[in-house]
Amino acid sequence: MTAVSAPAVAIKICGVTTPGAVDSAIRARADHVGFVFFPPSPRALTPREAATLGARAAGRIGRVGLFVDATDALIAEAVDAAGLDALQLHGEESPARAAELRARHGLPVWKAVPVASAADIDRAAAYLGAADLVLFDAKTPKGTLPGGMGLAFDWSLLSGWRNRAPWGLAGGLAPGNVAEAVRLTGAPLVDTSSGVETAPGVKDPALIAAFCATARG
Ligand SMILES: O=C(O)c1ccccc1NCC(=O)[C@H](O)[C@H](O)COP(=O)(O)O
Repeated sequence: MTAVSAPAVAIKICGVTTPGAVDSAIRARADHVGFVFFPPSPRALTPREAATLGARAAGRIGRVGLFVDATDALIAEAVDAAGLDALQLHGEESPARAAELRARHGLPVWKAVPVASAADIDRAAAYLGAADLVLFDAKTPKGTLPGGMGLAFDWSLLSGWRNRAPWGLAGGLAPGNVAEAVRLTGAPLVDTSSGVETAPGVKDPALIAAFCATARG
C-alpha cells in the first residue's frame, strides 16, 4: 500500500519586531511573518520600522501586515514600505471592506474571526468570496487587544466549518499544544504570537524553532 502523507501545515509567526526574529522564523522554515500595524499593541511597528524588516524578509518568507480597522492611508503606507504580500484584517472590517482592500492593493486578504461560540464560526461564512483566508482566533475580553493575548478557544467548534474555504487557526498556540491542535482540527495553517515569546513583543528563537518543528510533526 502506498503511504499518503498529510499536507504540510503552513506556519505564521506573528508580531515580529526585530531582524533577529525575522531570521529565526526563516531559519525555522516558517512560511509567513506578521507585522502588526496597530499602535496599542506591544508588537506595533510603524511603516518606517517595518520597511527594514520587510526588506530582510523579501523573497525568503511571506510578509503579512496586520491591521485593526485601519485607515486607507496607513494600509497604503505599510504596503509600500514593508512590501507586504498579504493583508490580515483583525478588527471589525466588513466583507465589503475586505473585498475593497483586496481589489485596491491586489493582495490576498486574511480575515480574522474571533470565536467563542458556534455562531461565530457561522459568521465567518459572510467572508466567503470577499477574503482569501479566514483566520479563526480566540475572542478576547472587551477592552483588551483583539489578538496576541495567548488565549485559546474550543477547537471542537471548528467542526462546524467543514473546510468551506481556506482557513487558519490562531489563539493560544505554543510549542506544547500546536501538534495536538493540528491533529484535532486539521488546520492547514497555524499562527502564533505570544506562544513564542518570553515577554509581550519579545520573540524567542528557541521557541520559534520548537513551534515550527512540533507543528510539522
Ligand atoms: O499580536 C498583537 O499584538 C495583536 C494586536 C491586535 C490584533 C491582533 C494581534 N495579533 C494577532 C495575531 O495574529 C496573533 O498571532 C493571534 O491573535 C494569536 O495570538 P496568540 O494567542 O498570542 O498566539
